Amino acid sequence: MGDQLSRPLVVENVSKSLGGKKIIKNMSFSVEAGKIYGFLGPNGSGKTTTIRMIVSLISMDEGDVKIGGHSIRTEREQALSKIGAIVENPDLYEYMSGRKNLMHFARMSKQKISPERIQEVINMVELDHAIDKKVKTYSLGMKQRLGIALSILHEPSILILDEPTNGLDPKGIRELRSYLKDLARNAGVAILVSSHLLSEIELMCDRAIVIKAGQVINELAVSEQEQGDQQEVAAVFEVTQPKKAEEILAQYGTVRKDEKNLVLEATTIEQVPSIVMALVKNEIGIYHVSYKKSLEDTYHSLTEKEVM
Ligand SMILES: Nc1ncnc2c1ncn2[C@@H]1O[C@H](COP(=O)(O)OP(=O)(O)OP(=O)(O)O)[C@@H](O)[C@H]1O
Repeated sequence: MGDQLSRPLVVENVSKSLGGKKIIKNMSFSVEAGKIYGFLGPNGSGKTTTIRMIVSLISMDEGDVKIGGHSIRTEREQALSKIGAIVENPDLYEYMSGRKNLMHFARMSKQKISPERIQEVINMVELDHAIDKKVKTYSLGMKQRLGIALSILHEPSILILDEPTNGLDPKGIRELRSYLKDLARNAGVAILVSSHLLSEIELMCDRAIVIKAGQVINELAVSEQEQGDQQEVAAVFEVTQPKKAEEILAQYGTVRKDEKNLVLEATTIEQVPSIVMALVKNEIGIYHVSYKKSLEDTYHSLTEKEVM
């Protein structure tokens, strides 16, 4: 049970074919309570299809999704009671106030939602100043906050947002992060945010699940708080004897060639001085060492191949 509470969403070996083509291939990942996850992948990599299966809008061919420990296949209602999601644009009543929209959704909900809970979500998404104004007067960012307020009314343990930053500027994205962060930290909600833009995920998330062609290819820390002293980087070495250097670097992790440089994937900055020492001891000269953030490196290596 402990694991189910700390991992409110678990995706297990999910596969799906559409139009005779396998779109999602044995996909597995899980998210931890209180953290914001980016679900990052190029256009067409399968983010929306995966999310649609998680929220039970479409069926899966194989595998399962557990929400709060409940299977979406066999305990659909219990599982869905723990999810909040905005997959398409939320249906807001433009001519009603934000509060009236919330009250309407509360009445429609299968769970009982108290007036206190309505006020609580208004405060969470920082809409108190405008909640009695008509929704048609709201900015895009405010509408989006109201959409999030609606989707968390029933106190879900996981909130899923499909491309929530569409149309938002960097300031709007940072603001979105700020209240998603409060929601994650204060209410312990796990949040999964899909995007095809690395920059958005970097601004918003603690961790990223990177997908390509319907498969998870990496899961890693994004925010500095998450990384702490162990910031994961790819270290780029320009050296005098690349062949010999490659053998030495290989003792520390996966090495890849990038033109005349050697790239050591997934190392930490703390580890680099001892690696430099090992190279020098083996009489290898070093022209230059630099770092790339692991996420940037992972994502660029896959989108470059994809796009070109
Ligand atoms: N109903 C369908 N029939 C056939 N193929 C489909 C169908 N729906 C989606 N696909 C294909 O599945 C793949 C994944 O689509 P999906 O929308 O899940 O990707 P995505 O990562 O969300 O991309 P985007 O960021 O462009 O929305 C694409 O190649 C798409 O063309």
